[in-house]
Amino acid sequence: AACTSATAFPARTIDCARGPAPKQDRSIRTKALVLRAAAELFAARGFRHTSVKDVADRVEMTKGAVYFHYPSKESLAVAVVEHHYARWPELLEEIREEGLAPLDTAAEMLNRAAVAFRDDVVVQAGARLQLERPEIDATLPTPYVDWTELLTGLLTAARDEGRLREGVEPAAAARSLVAGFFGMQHISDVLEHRADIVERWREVGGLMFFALRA
Ligand SMILES: CCC[C@@H]1OCC(CO)=C1C(=O)O
Repeated sequence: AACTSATAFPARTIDCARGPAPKQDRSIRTKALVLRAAAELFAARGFRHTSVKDVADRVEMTKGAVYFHYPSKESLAVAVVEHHYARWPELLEEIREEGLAPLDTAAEMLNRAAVAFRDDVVVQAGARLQLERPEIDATLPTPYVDWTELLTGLLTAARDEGRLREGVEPAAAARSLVAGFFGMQHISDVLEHRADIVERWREVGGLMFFALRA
């Protein structure tokens, strides 16, 4: 019987008996493989020293096949950075299910972000590409602002519950957390390729949340 796949975008009618149209799903899978290969190369070598040919070779495709999915190296960089930022709302949804108090939700978000910066090559590549913005002729998402907004919301909720230290202003505290995390992950990356980022965040984040809690 024909039915509409609830997970596909754009929604399409597929024959549930036969399953999704293999061609489209193959294309989605190929696009994801190309993106991951680009992230691995951008994270390791940076934007300038990565070519579309390098990406194509890594997934054993022709340059033309890569260009079918991503028309330029810049569009690959934009996609990697967009996928970097897409991680955080997903993470917030996961953590919200734990029903933690707002300040603990904020702390857990950043603790899990530290793990993602250590383990997730798309997150690592997005961070490196943001540093290389001046060399990338494309409109990349503005860095830091989404985290600042997310943390401001959580710290405002904490203040309204009387769980934020007296006199702490939520937006200013959110900017401080973002600055602290950004600097910490950069130092860990430069000195240890982020191998010690979880321990370093335990130090920096531990002190900051000690200062923030009522
Ligand atoms: C959570 C701190 C901010 C975060 O750290 C690295 C980085 C990459 O640009 C970030 C961002 O743009 O939000």
